[in-house]
Amino acid sequence: MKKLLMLNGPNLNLLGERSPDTYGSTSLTEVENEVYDFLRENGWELTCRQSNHEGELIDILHDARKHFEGVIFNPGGYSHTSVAIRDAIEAISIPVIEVHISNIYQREAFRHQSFISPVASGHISGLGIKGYKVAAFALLEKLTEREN
Ligand SMILES: O=C1C[C@@](O)(C(=O)O)C[C@@H](O)[C@@H]1O
Repeated sequence: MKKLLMLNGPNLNLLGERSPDTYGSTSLTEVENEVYDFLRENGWELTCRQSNHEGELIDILHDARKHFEGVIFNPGGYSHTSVAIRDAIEAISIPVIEVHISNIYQREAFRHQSFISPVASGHISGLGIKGYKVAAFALLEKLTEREN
């Protein structure tokens, strides 16, 4: 079975509790289960990881190239600061779709720049937690197209 990775960065382990007006009240586990079920129905497998540590996220991304066809990635606050995560994405050959639950362009100016977007295959922002499922759908389409 083909596999995707869903990776969440700092503070996203608190999804559901943290600023619910901005990020909603659904927990990360619930979001992961929803994406898992969607992919399963389509014959794909999903592995989910979360880390609050920049270096660990980089290690996970490096390792992902050996085990997964693509990555759904919410880099959280590192989106706006991390050249190292940007370089890790550029270094791996698999497609990475960047997801933000909130619309980062409607928020503080420091969130308007993402270091990740220029190296991501796609960018989703402001669709709420549905963004993860949209990213999963887009990766399925992209990776299936590639086979045909
Ligand atoms: O942690 C997060 C979550 C976020 O990536 C989002 O999903 O909307 C947006 C980031 O600016 C913020 O630091």
